[in-house]
Amino acid sequence: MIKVAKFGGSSLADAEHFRKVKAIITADPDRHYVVDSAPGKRYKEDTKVTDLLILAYSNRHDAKEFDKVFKKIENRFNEIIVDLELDFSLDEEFKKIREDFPKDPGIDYAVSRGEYLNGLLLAYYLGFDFIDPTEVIRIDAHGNYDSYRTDPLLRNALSSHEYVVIPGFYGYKNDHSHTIQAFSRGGSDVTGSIVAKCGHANLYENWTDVNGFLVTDPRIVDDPESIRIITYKELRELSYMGASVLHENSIFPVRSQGIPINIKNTNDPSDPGTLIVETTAHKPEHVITGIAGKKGFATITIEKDMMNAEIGFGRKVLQVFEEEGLSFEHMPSGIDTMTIVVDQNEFIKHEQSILAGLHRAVDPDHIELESDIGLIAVVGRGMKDGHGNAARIFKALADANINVKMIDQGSSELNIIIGVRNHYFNRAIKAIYDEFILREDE
Ligand SMILES: Nc1ncnc2c1ncn2[C@@H]1O[C@H](COP(=O)(O)OP(=O)(O)O)[C@@H](O)[C@H]1O
Ligand SMILES: N[C@@H](CC(=O)OP(=O)(O)O)C(=O)O
Repeated sequence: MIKVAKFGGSSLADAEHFRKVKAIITADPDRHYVVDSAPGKRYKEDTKVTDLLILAYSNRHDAKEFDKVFKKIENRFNEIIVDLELDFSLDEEFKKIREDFPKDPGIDYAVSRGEYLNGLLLAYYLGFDFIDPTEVIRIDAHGNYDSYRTDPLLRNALSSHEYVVIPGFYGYKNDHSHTIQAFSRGGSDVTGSIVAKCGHANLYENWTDVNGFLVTDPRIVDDPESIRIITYKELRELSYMGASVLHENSIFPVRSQGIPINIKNTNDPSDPGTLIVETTAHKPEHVITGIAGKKGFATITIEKDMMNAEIGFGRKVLQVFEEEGLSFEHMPSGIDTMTIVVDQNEFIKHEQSILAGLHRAVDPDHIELESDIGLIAVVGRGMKDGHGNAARIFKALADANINVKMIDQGSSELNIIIGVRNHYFNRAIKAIYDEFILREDE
């Protein structure tokens, strides 16, 4: 049996967590491949090493400021080394990075150093081999993993190491330039998934600081229930809509091999956490599996009498967005209205040319813009068997005096998306949680 264990930044933030990680690894000899993140926050107001690296890089030409920030980074690692009483030093590595930064090696090189340094330290502490992901992970310019180039290299490398640490979050660009390319933020989860795929793992364990995937964000609802089993599809909907515990792209590599993901808590290893699977006969504990959401959307509602009879109307509207290079999130429509939901910050950059384009393309009666919209996704494989779920959501929101701006049900009946004003966002999530989780538990 082979397990991949990815430890997030919160699980490697200080020496105390390193000890917990070692106890977890030594408790199960099946844990062959370990993927590390950079040290994360030790307390709420703390700064992640990745964010310190970004700051150091932006100050790379200001020797004094750079030195001030870089010392903080060195201290984070040195404190762990001293606390663990290790006969180990990263000084040579620090020296090289200090020399590299002023030469403009690129932001991807800069952010990758947190995972790299932590990987060296963790490999030493566990007595594991170390593989630098520049040797085995290839990433395209958009931050997507290139399976064609990565898989043979990684498979080959893993087959010659029994126990190994591989830093997450970065690799080389897939263009033979030998430059470092990182995934988007949170991308160590993606590395873990690729290692699980190429290492022919039976299980991908993703270790974090909560008891698995929770029904909703614990920063919005106090102590939400954990989800015991969730399907890849449900998880993808929730991750895409902002449930940040797992990077949205980390599902694809393991999914292609049917490898389950187990989200576990480093601070409570005996808790079963959440199992993420392709399909399951387990009946969900509740009608809904999870609630997630994101703020910062704008809606463009186009009104025109007899719109439904005008062939090609939708295509012409979408073409305007396409020509501006803007993707849309949702498109609920009525008989004489069509609403396009877009990322507000992106939309603002193109606002006037899109409005002009829409007038030219479809000659609408009226266009209405709304901004500061939050989208909330209510997701659950159990929803398609029941009825009245949308009504329950509406009633819960109405009882909490929240005005619903938009509703869109995916054709898979796996999700219902609700749009509310940003300032109602947290209250709306709480109201839906109370209705579907707390009331069902009563
Ligand atoms: N639905 C959710 N379930 C669990 N955690 C969530 C959820 N939504 C948001 N989170 C947040 O995600 C955090 C874990 O993700 P992250 O900070 O990336 O951890 P790590 O440092 O282990 O990679 C949790 O501490 C929690 O605050
Ligand atoms: N350290 C990187 C990559 C990562 O995946 O981190 P974490 O596992 O702590 O979310 C980041 O902060 O984005």
